[in-house]
Amino acid sequence: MELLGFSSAFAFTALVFLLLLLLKLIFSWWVSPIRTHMKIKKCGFGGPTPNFPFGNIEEMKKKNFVTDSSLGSSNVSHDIHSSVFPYFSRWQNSHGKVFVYWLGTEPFLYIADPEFLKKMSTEVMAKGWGKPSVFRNDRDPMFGNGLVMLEGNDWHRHRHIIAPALSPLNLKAMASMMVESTTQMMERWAAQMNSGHAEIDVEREIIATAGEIIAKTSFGIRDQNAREVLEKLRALQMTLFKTARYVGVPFGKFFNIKKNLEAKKLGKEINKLLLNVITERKKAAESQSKTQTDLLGLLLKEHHQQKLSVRELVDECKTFFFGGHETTALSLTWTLLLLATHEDWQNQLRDEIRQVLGDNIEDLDINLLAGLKKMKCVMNEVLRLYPPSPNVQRQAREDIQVDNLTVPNGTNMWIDVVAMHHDQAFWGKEANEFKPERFMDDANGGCFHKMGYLPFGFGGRMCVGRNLTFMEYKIVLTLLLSRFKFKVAPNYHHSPAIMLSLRPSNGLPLIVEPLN
Ligand code: HEM
Repeated sequence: MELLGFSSAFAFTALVFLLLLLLKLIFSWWVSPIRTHMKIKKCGFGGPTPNFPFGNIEEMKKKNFVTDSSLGSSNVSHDIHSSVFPYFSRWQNSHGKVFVYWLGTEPFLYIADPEFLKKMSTEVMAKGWGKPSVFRNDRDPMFGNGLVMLEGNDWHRHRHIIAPALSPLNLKAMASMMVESTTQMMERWAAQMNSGHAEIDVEREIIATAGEIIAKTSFGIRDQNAREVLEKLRALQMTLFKTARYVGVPFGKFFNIKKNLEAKKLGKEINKLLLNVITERKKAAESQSKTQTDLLGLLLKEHHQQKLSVRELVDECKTFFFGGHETTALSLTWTLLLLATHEDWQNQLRDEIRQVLGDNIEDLDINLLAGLKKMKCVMNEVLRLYPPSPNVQRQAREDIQVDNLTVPNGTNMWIDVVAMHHDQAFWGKEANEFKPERFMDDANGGCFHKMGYLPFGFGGRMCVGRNLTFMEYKIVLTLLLSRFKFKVAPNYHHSPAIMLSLRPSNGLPLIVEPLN
C-alpha cells in the first residue's frame, strides 16, 4: 500500500513537473516571441512576416539567384550584395534599410542605415552592448567565452588584458616570423612553377600561411601542433557554417544533431590541444623565470596575477587562433584577385615598394612600412568591396531610443556591412568599382556618412587585432609583389559566399609568374 502511495505521489510530481516544463516552453517559444513581435511592431519597425517556429529561416534558405557577380574570370563584378545576402537584398526593397526579421523565435533588427546606427550607438557604451545569446550558444565550440562573445565587466577585463599585448612594440617583434612564413610559401610556389605549374590556389595557400603566422606569433607554437589546431578549426567552421542551420528554432539543435555533436567534439579536441600548449608554456615560464612576449606569454603573465582563469585562457587562445588568421588571409586573398584584374595597380604598388623600401626587400625595415600609402588605400578599398567580416552583431541590454522609435531590451541586431559598403547612396555611382584612390585623401574613402565604412566594426568594441592585420598585410603583400606577378586563372569562377567570413566559394586560382 505504502509502495502504491509512493508511486502515485511520484507520478503526480512528475506530471506537475512536465506540465510546468511545457508551460515554460510554450511561454518562451510562443507567448514571449509573440509579445516581442507586438512590441517591435508597436515601436514602428516593419519586416517580413515570420512563421512559427522557423521565423523567416525558410525564405533565407532558398537558393541564391544567379547575379552578375557569379561570372567567369573575364568579368568580375563587385556588385555582390544581392548574391551573398539575397534575402536581405529582397527585404530591403520592400522594408527599407532598418527592419525586423526572425531566426526561429528570435527577433533580429536588420540595420543597413549608418545614420540609424550612429544615433543608436551614441546611446550605448561599449560595455553596455550584448552579443546575441542565440549565437553565443551556437558558436560556443568555436569561440567559447572569448573576447568576441563576452559582455559587461568580463568583456572589459579581457579587453584590458588583451589590447596591450597587441601594442605596436609587441607587434614589431612578430615581423620576422611573418617574413619567415611568407618566404617559405613563396619558395613552395617557385618550386611549383619550376615544375611547370603556374596555377596556384592562392586562397588555400595564404590561409595556411596566415594560420602558421598566428600560431608562431601569438602562441609560439610551430609545425604539427599548430597544424592540428588549424585543421580542427577549419573542420569546425565547415561543420557550423557551410550549410544553413536552424539557429533560434525551438529544438533546432536536434534538426542537425549529427553536425552539432561533431562541432561539440571538435570544440573539445581543440580545447584539449590548447590546454596542453598552455600547460607546457606555464611550466617553461616557471622554470625559465622569463616571460615570452607573444600574446600567450603576456596573457599567462596576467594569469599569474589571477586575472584570467585557465578556461578563459583556452577560450581566448581559440578566439585568436581563428580570428587572428582567417580575416587577414581573406583580405590578402581578395587583394590578389583585385590586383590580378587591375594590372595597373599591381605596377603602381611595385613602384611604391621600390620608392619606399628600396630594392633590398630581404632586409625589410618594418619602420618604413607606414610609408606605403597606396598599399593602405588598396587595402581599405578591398575591405570595402569584400569585407571579410560581412556583418557586425549586437544585442540590446536595455531599451534604446532612436528618435521616436524604441529598440526593445533583448533585441538582437544584425548590421549589414556588405550592404553599407556597396550602397550608392553613400558611395556614389561608382560604389561597385575598384577605386583605391578614393581613400587617398580621406580615411573614410569619401563615404557620405562617417559610419558607412565599418570593416573593423565600431565604437569601443572595434576589432582589437587591426594593427596586427595592417602589419601582416603590408609585409606579405610587399614580399609577394616584389617577386611575382598575378593573373586570374581561366577557370576562376567569381562567387563570393558567406561562411561566417566572406570568401571565394571555389578558392582563388591565379596564374603566378616570376617577375623578370
Ligand atoms: C582584415 C582583418 C580583420 C577584420 C576585417 C576584422 C574584423 C572584425 C570585426 C568586424 C569585429 C567586430 C567589431 C564589433 O563588434 O564592432 C572584430 C572584432 C574582433 N577581432 Fe577582428 N578583424 C580582423 C583581424 C583580426 C585579427 C588579426 C585579430 C587577432 C589578432 C582579431 C581579433 C578580434 C577580436 C578578439 C575581436 C573582438 C573584439 C571585442 O569584441 O572587443 N581580428 N574584428
